[in-house]
Amino acid sequence: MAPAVEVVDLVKRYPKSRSNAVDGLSFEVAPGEIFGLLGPNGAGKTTTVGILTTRVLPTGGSARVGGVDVAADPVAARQKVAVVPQRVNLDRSLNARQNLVWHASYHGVGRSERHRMADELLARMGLADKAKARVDDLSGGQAQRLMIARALIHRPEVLFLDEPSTGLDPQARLFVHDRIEELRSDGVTVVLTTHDMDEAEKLSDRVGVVDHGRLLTLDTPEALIRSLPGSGTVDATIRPNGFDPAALPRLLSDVDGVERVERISPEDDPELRLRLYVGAEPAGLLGPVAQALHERRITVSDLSLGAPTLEDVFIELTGRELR
Ligand SMILES: Nc1ncnc2c1ncn2[C@@H]1O[C@H](COP(=O)(O)OP(=O)(O)OP(=O)(O)O)[C@@H](O)[C@H]1O
Repeated sequence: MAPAVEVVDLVKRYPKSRSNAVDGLSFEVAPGEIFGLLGPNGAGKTTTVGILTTRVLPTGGSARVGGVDVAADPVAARQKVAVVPQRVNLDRSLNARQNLVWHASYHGVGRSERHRMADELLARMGLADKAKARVDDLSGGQAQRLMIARALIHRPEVLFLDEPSTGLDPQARLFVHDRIEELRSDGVTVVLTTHDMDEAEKLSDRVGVVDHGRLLTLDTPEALIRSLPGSGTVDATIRPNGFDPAALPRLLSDVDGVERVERISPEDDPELRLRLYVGAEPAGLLGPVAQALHERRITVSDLSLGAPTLEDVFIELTGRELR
């Protein structure tokens, strides 16, 4: 089966810009897959999604959705995709249900089908009692759910979701996650851009991490986490008591089984939090780590075990520097 999304050597340079926003990006998304597109601010995610949804013209390379080249045949491509943007862009002159029906009609969905689909999607998104509500009277979570319903009404092959749970309360977030997971069984391909690593780890079959318009890595969240040096982590919160903080990573790396040490507290924080990536069973290292610190009269206020997460992978690949 052809990939649902196929990006080959994609390049985008905005006019007057000195560098490429997308710089030779290639990846594929399989039909029915939930794909997480991750990257720091300015990495080129929105530009890539913009190209795939025909809103941005590529400078070079190719991009296909559902087998259709987005630059060569944007009209056909638009029938294949739907976008749920981060900001509410519902039509405020229409009520909730009319927003769905109007969108379906724009995409050529037949009259009875669009009314049937509107009711079905309102129910599925927990909005059956909001059919006649004005857009301005919907909560942020309800508006978000209505935008997902609107995106699905013309039965797109690929759904692009931009930060789907930003600003949602925990219940709404779980609800939206459940609906996204349901799409997998409906065979809808989902491309999810998010800065929420828990969300990406939970929902994505595979994630691609981009930075500076290039793909840094692409794999399942589990494989990426496994690829981190060390199989677990030990977090240590300490007060150096005069011991040179710069010498701490070295001191702790010398403990048998510690593979890498990273400072996770900000530079100006008097309390130091260090994350130790360990190859051995992390629990077995608590004693030796505490001992090494104690011998240098370093106060330990907390020592805890943790498993690495997708966030650790992300930080390892893209660094801690603010963009
Ligand atoms: N319309 C535009 N004109 C000029 N430069 C742009 C335009 N849109 C984006 N850029 C630049 O292209 C680069 C990639 O931006 P893009 O918005 O694609 O990144 P992003 O990964 O989506 O970031 P974020 O996570 O902040 O949404 C950035 O350097 C940005 O400043």
